[in-house]
Amino acid sequence: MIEYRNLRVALLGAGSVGAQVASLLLEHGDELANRAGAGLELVGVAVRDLDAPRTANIPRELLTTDAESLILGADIVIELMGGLEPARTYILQALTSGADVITGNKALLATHGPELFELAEQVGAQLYYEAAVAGAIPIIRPLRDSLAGDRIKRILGIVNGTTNFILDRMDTAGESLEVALATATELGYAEKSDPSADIEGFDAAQKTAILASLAFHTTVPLDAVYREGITAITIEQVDAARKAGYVIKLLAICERMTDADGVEGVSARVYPALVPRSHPLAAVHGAKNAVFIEAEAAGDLMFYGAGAGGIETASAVLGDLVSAARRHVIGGPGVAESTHANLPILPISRVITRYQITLSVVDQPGVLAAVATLFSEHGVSVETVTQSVQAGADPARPSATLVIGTHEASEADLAATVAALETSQVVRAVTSVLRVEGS
Ligand SMILES: NC(=O)C1=CN([C@@H]2O[C@H](COP(=O)(O)OP(=O)(O)OC[C@H]3O[C@@H](n4cnc5c(N)ncnc54)[C@H](O)[C@@H]3O)[C@@H](O)[C@H]2O)C=CC1
Ligand SMILES: N[C@@H](CC=O)C(=O)O
Ligand code: NA
Repeated sequence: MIEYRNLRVALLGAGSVGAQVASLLLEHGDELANRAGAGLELVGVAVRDLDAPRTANIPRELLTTDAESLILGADIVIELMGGLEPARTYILQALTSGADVITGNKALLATHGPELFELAEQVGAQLYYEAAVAGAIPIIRPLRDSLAGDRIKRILGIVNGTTNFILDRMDTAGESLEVALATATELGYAEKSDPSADIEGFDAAQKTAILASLAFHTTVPLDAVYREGITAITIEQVDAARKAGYVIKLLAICERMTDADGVEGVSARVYPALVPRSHPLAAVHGAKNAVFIEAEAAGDLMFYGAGAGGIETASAVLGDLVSAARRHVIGGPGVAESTHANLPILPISRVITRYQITLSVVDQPGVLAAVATLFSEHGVSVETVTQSVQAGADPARPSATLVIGTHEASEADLAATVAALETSQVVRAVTSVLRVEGS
């Protein structure tokens, strides 16, 4: 048995992920010590309630409600409490005391990341956060290290398990959003305190801010991420998408792009979009996550796996723990986050993509031409038109459904086109507007 120097590890929070981290660390400690080249001694677990039930057994003598004393005596602090405060204060205290910090807290990183990374750099400590995006899937380290020599063009990610589960159930089982959300909550995918974090796209937006900052070496603040959730998606849209060869996915999109005025910048956005069934992301079912990266030299890469779950996410945390311990053994300063590129963040109105618009129109001669004119007047080029005629209740006022696919157009031009369609005499209703991504 090799004798290693012991590193003191403090764990803050013993919920779904924290309890599994404690249990795996206690069970596999010797194995991890051999990999890290240092002993990993769990010196304490800060909890709110010493007697609360947990998903894994943690020896009672390790539990404490005094997080601050625990932090002060640690070489490595693992924060798995979630929320902004006191997590932010505890991480600042840990870094100030010289400890490396590991966290899965995407809300905190997306909101206060620059402050935390700046302090880590000042004191020569390291902040690890593999669990914060796409749970168990290695994505932070590949972007930060493996792809550091490449240029990322675009990331399309399914980074929220709850919404992917819901959209998948709507598509494959015809369930309503409400029924599928209840199952996702029961299965423990949805955020316990507030499922709107999932279905309104807040969780995905936090992860998008983190991914875009890393991919484009630029600080992308959370409020610069455009966000739409899935609450307006109807079963009719899901069915129509299937018939047209698409599937609707809530996508996290990080893109380096040049807008119509030639301004080069970064777009970070979250919305439900039509993805062709032939795209690898269309095959991501249930609560699974996947991150599809288009890089200049490496080409297309896809990272797939469990984006949520206690033990799955604990795997990412323990990977960070081994990395942190190795750095303690080897020594040297922490690596700073690279934000040197300092690119402007483009607003949603500057984004250029493709769209599919569904209209209910009056079925009479000249309607198609009138609709096509509205598109061209606003600079949006039509690629495909599909028409179907409905019998309707009133034979004197027949209706038709037009599904119009566009070439690439800017959000601003598309919005102006939709506004014009909504007031047109020949259009009864604009029933669906969806972006098309991944083709
Ligand atoms: N559960 C998942 O699948 C994933 C979670 N994460 C992130 O990991 C972190 C932890 O998530 P979960 O374990 O799911 O949350 P959880 O809600 O199950 O656990 C958090 C625990 O921290 C405790 N806690 C809160 N404030 C505390 C305080 N001041 N002092 C001591 N204990 C405190 C709570 O009592 C609770 O037991 C969050 O930041 C979450 O966003 C990231 C990826 C996936
Ligand atoms: N609620 C989140 C959990 C992981 O981050 C999700 O559904 O993906
Ligand atoms: Na991850």
